[in-house]
Amino acid sequence: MCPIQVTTIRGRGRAYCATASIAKGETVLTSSPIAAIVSQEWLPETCLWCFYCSYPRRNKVRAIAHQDIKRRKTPFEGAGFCSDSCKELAVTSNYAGEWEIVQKAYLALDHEYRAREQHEGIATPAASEVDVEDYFGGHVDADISETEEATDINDSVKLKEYIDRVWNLATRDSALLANTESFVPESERVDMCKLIATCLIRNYYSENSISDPSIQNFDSLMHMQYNEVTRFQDLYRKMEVAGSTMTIPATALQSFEEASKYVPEDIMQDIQLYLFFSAAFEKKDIDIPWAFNHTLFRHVLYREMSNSFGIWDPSEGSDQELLGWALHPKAVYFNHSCEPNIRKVRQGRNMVFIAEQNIEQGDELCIAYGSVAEPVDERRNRLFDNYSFWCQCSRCTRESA
Ligand SMILES: C[S@@+](CC[C@H](N)C(=O)[O-])C[C@H]1O[C@@H](n2cnc3c(N)ncnc32)[C@H](O)[C@@H]1O
Repeated sequence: MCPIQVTTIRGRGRAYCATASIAKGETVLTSSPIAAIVSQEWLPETCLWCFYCSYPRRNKVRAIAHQDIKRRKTPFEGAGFCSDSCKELAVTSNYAGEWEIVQKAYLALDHEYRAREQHEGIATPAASEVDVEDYFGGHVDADISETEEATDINDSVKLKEYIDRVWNLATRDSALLANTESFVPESERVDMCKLIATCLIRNYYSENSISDPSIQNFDSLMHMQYNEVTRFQDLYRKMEVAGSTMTIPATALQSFEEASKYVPEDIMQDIQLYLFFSAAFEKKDIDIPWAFNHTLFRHVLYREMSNSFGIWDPSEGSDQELLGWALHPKAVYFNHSCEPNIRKVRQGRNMVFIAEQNIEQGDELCIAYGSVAEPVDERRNRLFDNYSFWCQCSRCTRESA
C-alpha cells in the first residue's frame, strides 16, 4: 500500500500527502492510463501499447490487418505494436469489441481530416441547406433555462451557464455549420479528438457492459479538475473587448453571431474542433455504437488540458521527443512544485512516482510540471499559460518575496 492520501490544501485544491514517512527512492504510486494517444507524427514507429519507439524502424505488428487497409492514406493505417503480445494486451485490456470500435473512430477522424486537408470533394453547403438535426443525428442538447441577466465574467456559476448556451447556439447555427467543413484542425488537435473518442467509447462500454473492475471506467476521469470556466476567464481577460467590460450583456445570447463576440478565439477553436469531431462520426457509413454530444466532449477536453501526462521517449537523453499524451486518473492529485520531492518516470505504459528525498508524514507530494530551471517570473508565466494557475509553491513564494 502506498503511504499517501488525497487531502485538500488551501490555494492548491486537492493534493497527495504522505500518511507515513517515505524514504528517498521509494515508489509512492504506479499508475496506468485510462486512455493514451500516440501523436500522428510518431505513429509508424511507436507501439500503441507500451509506447516503445523504434525509430527509424517501423512497428513490427500492424494495428489494422493488411486486408482491411483500403487505401493506406491515413496516419492510423500505419500504426502498430512492437510485438504480438502488446497487440494482445491492447485488445484484451478493453471491454469485448471496444478496441475494434476505437480503431474505427480513429480512422473516421483521420478520413475527415484528410478529406478537409485535401479538399476532397467537400462542397460547402449554403446555410439554408444545413439541417441541424440531420447534422447531429438527433444529438443536439436541450437548451438550458433562459436567462435575461447580464453575465459577470467573475461569477463562475453564471459564466458556466453562458458557456453552455454558447455551445448550444453554436451547434444549431446553420451559418457556422455551413462553413465548418472548411476548418482544418492542426494534427495535434486531431490527436486530441482521438483521445476524447477513446474516453467516450469507454463511457459507452462502461455503461453497457458487465462491470470489470480491472478496467478503468469513465467516472474515474470525471474526478479530474475541470478547467473550462477558468480557461474562459483567463482568455477573456486577455481579449480586447474585455478591456472595456467584464460583463457580457444579456442580448449576447440572441444569436450565436452575437454571442461569439464575447467568446475568446481559443474557445471558438474548441467549438470548431467539436464540429469537426461530430462531422467525422455523422457520416452515414460509420457505425459506432455510442452517444456523444458537446457536453461529453467538453468533459474530456477541459480535463485533458491540465491533467494529462506527456509520453516522452526516454532514449533521447536531453533532446527527448514527445510521442503522445496519456490520461492517468490516479496520478492527477500531484500538484506542481518548483522544488519537487517526487520524480516521475515512464515505465512502458505506466507512470511511476518515486520519492526524490526523505519525506515526512503529512508533507505534500509534488512533481514538476516541466522545467523549473528558469527565473521565478518566467516559471510562473509558463505555468499560467499552460495550466492556468499562478504557482504558489514554496520556492516561488520565497523567490518573489
Ligand atoms: C493536475 S491538477 C492537480 C490536482 C488539483 N489540485 C485538483 O484539485 O484536482 C493541477 C491543478 O492543481 C492546481 N495546482 C497545482 N500545483 C499548484 C501550485 N504549485 N500552485 C497553485 N495551484 C496549483 C492548479 O489548479 C492546477 O491547474
